[in-house]
Amino acid sequence: QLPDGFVYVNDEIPDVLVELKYYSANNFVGEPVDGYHNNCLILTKATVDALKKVQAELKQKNLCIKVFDGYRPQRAVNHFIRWARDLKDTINKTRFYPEVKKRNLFKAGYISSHSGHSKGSTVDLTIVDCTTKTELDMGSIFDFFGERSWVSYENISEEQKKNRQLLQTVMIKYGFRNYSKEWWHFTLRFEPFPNTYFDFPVE
Ligand SMILES: C[C@@H](N)C(=O)N[C@H](C)C(=O)O
Ligand SMILES: [Zn+2]
Repeated sequence: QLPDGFVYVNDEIPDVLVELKYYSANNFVGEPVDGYHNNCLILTKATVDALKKVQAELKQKNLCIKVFDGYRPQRAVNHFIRWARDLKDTINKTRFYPEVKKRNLFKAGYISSHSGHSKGSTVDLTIVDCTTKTELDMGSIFDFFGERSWVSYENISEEQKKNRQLLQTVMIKYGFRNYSKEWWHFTLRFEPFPNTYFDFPVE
């Protein structure tokens, strides 16, 4: 039973691909994150209504959305905070934050101690080919914390710029605002719970 206003995204848009990175160990922490008990994407209904339009437009080009994170319980954010305090654990530094000191990841804006994700209307996503499920090349992996992930980063190929631009354009068209430091991160404008950080588990 989800709080009023929240839905399971695949009940509403069955063909959205979901790979919640924090449900697995394939993330910057290197282990499953607290509060993720299932690979099921939860968002506010208002957000899903907007995403439905994004998906419909992309499907005209045989493209689909693939989501890496949506609603994120506060206990997951607390796990990130605990992980960040352990400065000796740099197991995934090379892959996810080679140029930023671990102690600066929050200060630099790559992780929040109170995240928009916990309000249920923020989503991390990319675009895939509907047939092959291959991700479009966006010029950096999801959760690469560094300038290469900035929306306006110049030193990537024309193809990568075009793919980023497609994602930015379609998301903004249907009511989202982007985040300049992470090409994959979008928040619904006029989100329904702008002041509430939820903490129910993802299950
Ligand atoms: C951790 C990363 N995926 C993310 O979501 N960063 C933003 C800034 C956040 O924590 O809200
Ligand atoms: Zn995000």
